[in-house]
Formats: sequence, structure tokens, C-alpha cells
Amino acid sequence: MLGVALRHRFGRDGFTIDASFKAPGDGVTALFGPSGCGKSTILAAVAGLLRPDEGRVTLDDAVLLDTARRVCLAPERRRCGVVFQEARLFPHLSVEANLRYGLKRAPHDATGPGFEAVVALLGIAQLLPRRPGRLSGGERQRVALGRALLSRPRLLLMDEPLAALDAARRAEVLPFLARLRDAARIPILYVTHALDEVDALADRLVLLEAGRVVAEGSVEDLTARTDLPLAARRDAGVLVGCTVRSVQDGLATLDFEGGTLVTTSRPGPPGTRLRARLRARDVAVATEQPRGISTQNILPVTLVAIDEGTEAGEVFLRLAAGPTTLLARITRESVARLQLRPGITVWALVKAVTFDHRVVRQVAAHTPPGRGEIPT
Ligand SMILES: Nc1ncnc2c1ncn2[C@@H]1O[C@H](COP(=O)(O)OP(=O)(O)OP(=O)(O)O)[C@@H](O)[C@H]1O
Repeated sequence: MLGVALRHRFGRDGFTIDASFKAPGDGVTALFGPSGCGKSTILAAVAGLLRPDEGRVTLDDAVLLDTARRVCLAPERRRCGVVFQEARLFPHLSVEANLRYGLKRAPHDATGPGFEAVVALLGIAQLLPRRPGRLSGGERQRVALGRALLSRPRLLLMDEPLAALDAARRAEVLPFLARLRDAARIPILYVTHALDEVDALADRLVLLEAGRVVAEGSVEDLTARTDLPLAARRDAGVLVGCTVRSVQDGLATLDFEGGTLVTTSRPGPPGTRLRARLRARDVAVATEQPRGISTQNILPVTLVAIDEGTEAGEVFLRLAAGPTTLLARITRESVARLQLRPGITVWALVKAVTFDHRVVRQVAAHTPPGRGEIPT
């Protein structure tokens, strides 16, 4: 478990951070928030690259920083692997030498995946003899991830590792990040302001605004809340854990706790577990079961609550499909016209074509092997 509590002010009247949160022993905790909210500063303080005015950072039993007790471990003693936006590889060394540099930094008694395992995990075997200057941006980032992992860190810190890449390169590197997450079995603190990266990678979210933690919790829980800044986004909506039941004629049937969904996205073969983002603006409701309608997903749900919307004239309907919460963003006028009120049963309508490969992502099964092994 990583514990972070920090207070810092840049200059006398500068930006102030006052944030505390926890991150579990493995999996990805995303620090998420708008530009300038303090994400990178927090990461730098955890890495030991910035000394905050006050703070305490602990990793299991180890105290990395405790200003009250004048403890402030140097960055190299914190055993954090750090990956930045730019790969920061040594340009004069081959990929292999860059990776072996990571291995050299690993303490002798540290366990973790070996050189070959990391090379296979990140698919970089054919790059080993090359210099970084002859790699694509995505390849460079995969090597940077490998170098960080080979230093056998106790904690991985990633500061927008995909932000400098174009869409195609991001899509190329994202699955490798997911594989690394499942192989590393250590806490990963991941700074981003891209919601699709949160969907694909994060287990927990720490929402930041102006240097403060607005909320922290599981991604599923926080994306289902309508009182957070997330709800104001156009892509606001819940993340639903699903398993592919079947794929036929370009349609995949997904089971989730509380029903099934049909989608035209290509989520993978039967058995694949994934998360579907059901955007609130893509969900409509009907008070009677619609017939003669093209919409493929028509789910019986209970209307649990009508929450304040983030735009004038709009509300969020909080809907229960079994234990799963869905959100629908509709007009206040429709609430009045349909006489919607908490407790009634309605039909939630979601078009099959609103899911695409960006909103439905494969999540590697969370039954990873022992620490340090690479899942096949
Ligand atoms: N060395 C510094 N001196 C003064 N102010 C700073 C310094 N570093 C950062 N800041 C300020 O602190 C605030 C938080 O910066 P930070 O880089 O942590 O934000 P961020 O959430 O990571 O932003 P982005 O998503 O744009 O990278 C900003 O207002 C920034 O201008």
C-alpha cells in the first residue's frame, strides 16, 4: 500500500497542493484531473524529485518521506521506476544497453522479471541492437517501460506516458501497459488526463482539482457518481464490467451483472473480460417496452434517483440493472412528460453501435501468476 499526504506551495503566493490519498499494493491508481491541477507535482514528490514543504509518503513499511521526522530518501533509494512523457533513453546506447542499465540499478536481492521476460512482455526483441534515434515514439516508450521494470522497483510512477504519442502509437502502446500492469504486481501511480487510458488501465481513481483531492475510489464507483467533475464531460458515463458470451455476424453479446448487452465493437473472443463505457448521453429511457425500434439493447431497470444535471434543462437518471448502476442523461422536460419518479420500472435503451473499440476495452484477467512471473 502506498500512502501519500503532501502539502506544498510554490513561492509565497504560488500554486498550493494539499492532497492525501492511498494506492493499493498492486494495480493502477490514476491521478486524474485538468491541466495544472498538480498531478505531476505529486508524482515528483513521491519520486523524490521535489521536496514538499510538508508530507509523508509510505510504501508498505518503508517511509520514503516524513518531513515531521526529517526523513527524505534520495530518489535512487526510493526504488521507484519512473516513466515520463518522453522516453528519456540514453541516445548513445543500444536498446539492449538501455535495458541492461535498468537491470544494473536493481538491488541484488530484488526479485522481478528477468531480461528475456521483459523483452517478450513488451515485444521489443527485434529492437535490441538499435539506437533510440531509430525507434518510433511508441517503440521508445515500450523500451522506457522495460527499463523501468528491469530496475525492479517497488513502485512504478508514470507521468502521462502516452501523451506525446499520436493516436495510432497510443493504441499500440496501451495493451503493453496493460500487460505490464498485470506482470508487475506492484502499485502503479499513473498521471493522465485521458479518460480512455483510465478505462483501459486504472483500477482506482484519485480525482484532483486545484491541488486538492476531490474524490478517490474504484473507477467503477467514481464514474457512476453525478456529483463529481467527471459528470460534466461529454463522455461521462458508467464503466460496466462485462464478459463476451458470443460473437456472431459482427455482433458481440456481453454478459454483465444485471443483464446482457449487444455491441458491434470487436471486443475479442468469448470469455474475454472487458469494460464497456456506457455514456450517459447514449442511454434513453422508455416507460413501456418499445417495439418496432432498431435499438438492440432494451434493458428493464429500476429508476433509483433523479440527480441534478450539469447543464441547464438536463438531469441524470440513476438506473439499477440488478446490482449494476447505469446513468442516463435526459431533459428535465422528459422527466415531467413521462412522469418519471424514483421506484418505477423503466426500459433503458442503448444502441449497439454506440460502443466502439475506444469504449470497450479488454481487461486482462486478474488472476495473475506469482510476483515476478509474466502471464502468458
Ligand atoms: N517549479 C514550479 N514553480 C512554480 N510553480 C510551479 C512549478 N511547477 C509547477 N508549478 C505550478 O503548479 C501547478 C501544478 O502543476 P503540475 O505540473 O503539477 O500540474 P499537472 O496537473 O501535472 O498539469 P498537466 O496535466 O498540464 O501536466 C501549475 O499551476 C504549475 O504552473
